[in-house]
Amino acid sequence: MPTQAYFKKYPAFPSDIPTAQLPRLSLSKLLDHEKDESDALFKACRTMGFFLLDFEGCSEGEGFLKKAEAMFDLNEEVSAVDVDELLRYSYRPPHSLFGFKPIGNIKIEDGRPDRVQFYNIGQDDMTGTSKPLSNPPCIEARRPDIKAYMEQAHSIISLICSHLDKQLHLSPGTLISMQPRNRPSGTSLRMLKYPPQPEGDQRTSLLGHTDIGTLTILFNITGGLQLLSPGADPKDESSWMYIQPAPGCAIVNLGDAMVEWSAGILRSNMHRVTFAPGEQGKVDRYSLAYLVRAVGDASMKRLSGDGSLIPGLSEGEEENEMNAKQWEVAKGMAIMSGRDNARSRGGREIMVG
Ligand SMILES: O=C(O)CCC(=O)C(=O)O
Ligand SMILES: [Fe+2]
Repeated sequence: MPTQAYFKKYPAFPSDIPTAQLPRLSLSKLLDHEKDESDALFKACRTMGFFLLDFEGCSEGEGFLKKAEAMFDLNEEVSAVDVDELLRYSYRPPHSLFGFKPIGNIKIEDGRPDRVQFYNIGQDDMTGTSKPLSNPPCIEARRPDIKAYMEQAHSIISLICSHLDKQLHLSPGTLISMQPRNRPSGTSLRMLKYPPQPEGDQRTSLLGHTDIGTLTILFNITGGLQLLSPGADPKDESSWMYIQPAPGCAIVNLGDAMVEWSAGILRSNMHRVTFAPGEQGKVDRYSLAYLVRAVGDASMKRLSGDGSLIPGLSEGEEENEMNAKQWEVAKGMAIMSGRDNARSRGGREIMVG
């Protein structure tokens, strides 16, 4: 996550627990369009659907880390606001994706209440794509900084998409054209807070899930985020591996929309948040997720044809005729009613020739 200075504010991640080893890609090499880095990015997006993105070593990256730190400071301010006050700005999915979610209103695997609160700040709200929403004064006061963060985060998403277009043999600009920054979407900057859990009563804080959108840029300082090993059963506790946050890096992951558009070549992996390991479990945990959603009227059809590596429909497969907004609402309702059991998706082999 941000810089060493922010890591120093918290106890260290224990050195003796197993962690998921994620590929570490460099923003600077991706900006330079280095072929090996681009190939490594594609591999990570097909196998784990998760990678670390290292922002150190170039001015764009260092600038983004500074902006991320300002967003962490804002997260602390938002979390300090009285819950009764935050409840005036309630998050009501699947129709309204912006605002505050208090602790305990979503169930975890075993039916008990979750242990996370968050506030979703809408991109359209900050950039003027929609009418301004009302937010707590500490957010209102920082509109220019939040907008600047979103603009740079979106340009990083655009860079990742340009590599994926090339790797999938899509025309340049295809993937980002379905998630532009200046047309209405459910894209948000989510500020999450997880209070320490009582000893002897620890549980999953945020239920295992895949992200519904396209791509997520996630900053963590303390541990707690876990990935399900590819192919494993979510009920098998030993298949969940901690990710160790790394200074200077964000965790990037793909959501289900990328799997849909690529007919399963790209991968969205199950993840969850549990209590932070060791001494880190005794302090508040903050994280920051830029969750990109497709523009509401984007088609969810697979991007096959015109020489792309994405296969057309085979027997028994059906075209997704919904637009992104309809698809997200249908998915959200299926998840909430238990009709869509969360599972990792994608990772289909590429057939050449
Ligand atoms: O807090 C985290 O580290 C992860 C949050 C997450 O997965 C999400 O908001 O979708
Ligand atoms: Fe997530």
